[in-house]
Amino acid sequence: MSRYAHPAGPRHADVLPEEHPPAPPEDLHELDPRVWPGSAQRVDGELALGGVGAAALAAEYGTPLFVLDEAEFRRRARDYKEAFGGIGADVYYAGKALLTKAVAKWVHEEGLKLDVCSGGELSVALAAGFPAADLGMHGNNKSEAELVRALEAGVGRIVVDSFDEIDRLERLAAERGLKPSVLVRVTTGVEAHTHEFVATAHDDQKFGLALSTGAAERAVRRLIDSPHIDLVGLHSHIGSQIFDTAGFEVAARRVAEFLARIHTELGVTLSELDLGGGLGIAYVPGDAPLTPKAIAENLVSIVSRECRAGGLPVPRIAVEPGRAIAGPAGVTLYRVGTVKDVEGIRTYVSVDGGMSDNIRTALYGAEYTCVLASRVSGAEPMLSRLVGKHCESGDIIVNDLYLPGDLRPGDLVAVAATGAYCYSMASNYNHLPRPAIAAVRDGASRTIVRRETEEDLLRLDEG
Ligand SMILES: Cc1ncc(COP(=O)(O)O)c(C=O)c1O
Ligand SMILES: N[C@@H](CCCC[NH3+])C(=O)O
Repeated sequence: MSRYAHPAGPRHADVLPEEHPPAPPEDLHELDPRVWPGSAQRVDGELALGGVGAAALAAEYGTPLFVLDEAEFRRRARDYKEAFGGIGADVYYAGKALLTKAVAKWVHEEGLKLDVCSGGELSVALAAGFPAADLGMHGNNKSEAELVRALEAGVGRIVVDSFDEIDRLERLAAERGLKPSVLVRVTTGVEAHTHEFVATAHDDQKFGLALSTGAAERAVRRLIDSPHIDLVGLHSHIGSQIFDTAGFEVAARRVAEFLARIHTELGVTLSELDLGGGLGIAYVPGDAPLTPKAIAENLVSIVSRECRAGGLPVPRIAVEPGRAIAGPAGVTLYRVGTVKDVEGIRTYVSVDGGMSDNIRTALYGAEYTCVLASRVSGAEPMLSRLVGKHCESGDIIVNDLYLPGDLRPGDLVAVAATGAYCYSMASNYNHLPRPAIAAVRDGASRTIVRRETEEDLLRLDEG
């Protein structure tokens, strides 16, 4: 299962837990629909995405290449919009998962709002023409410049995360004669069942203001009294890549109870409740993600029940899915460079990217599914590890997998479900230029982000 395979904390490739190798799949070339985008298919043996063959994509754009299935992205956005919009809730796509101008346009066209969490993400959204009123702005340390940009652009919601930020925002709003709409990010003390690095609602971490210590209540009181800030609601996000509803339910109950308490004790009715993102996706066939519909019904019934019990109107709910929309729409194509058999152990297959385009395996012990993309082969399965070209032994993309035994340099391999938190967390480690992103749809492809060049890398170097 691809919840996170390894405990938190630094680890070295040599001490990766040596599990028994999983049994090889019956069909090494299968494209499991739980993991691959809807358009993925084999055409004469070759992987095609959005109707475009892997070899043609690699020839046109080079490798490594992020291929984004536009129809899959839009379908997922629409599924959220239908599930939550149908019950009067707002859906903010979390741009941190993947944000480009094209992506922002798709999000807007599908009727979603957009969550940004830095000045850079805000710039991309505004450059794409995204209506500022439909933006939500996050961040545990928004700079003065970022807050000014958000205020001047007219960002619809700012989610405040600290008392320092409240002071800063109040001053900046007062100076400009503005009154921004604000939500308070509340930490509910929920221990989400996910990797420690991506759980965000337990008390001992940097995000939000804790319910348990009274900090959240102090922030609410402070904001209610502010003439320059319009407190409209609360925000809670428990973490990411979550499969069970229990954590969402407890968090929803706790924030709804808090809303009710604010209503009775402070006489203020807050009208919005944002329950964040975090829904997991299938990275490997055994994963069983929740559907947007199931989670929507659950959350709304909990919030409605708590609010009715507290005698207050049900607030407008919002959610912020990122991974669940972008993740399964992306596939990374790599070119195999070397195939090295470490006798008696496994075969190391090195490709032309690695931890600079997918840090998630090294960072969280994330699991991925990978297939030979350029052809099919009748060769016996070979226990492999898909690794990158970085100067780092932990530069692993897929830890344990079976590939055909005749895999050779020049073959293309494809890694599924890389649409979220791969390009957006990419780096230039070892001065590797970041890959292009090509969008595919109905048999055609186009560049939505071009490949970096070495000139791009040198442009910032003043010598
Ligand atoms: C505040 C907030 N909202 C939304 C998200 C999106 O999460 P996910 O991509 O897991 O849906 C995150 C990331 O974890 C987040 O921190
Ligand atoms: N970047 C993480 C998730 C954290 C999301 C932001 N709070 C991942 O790849 O799973």
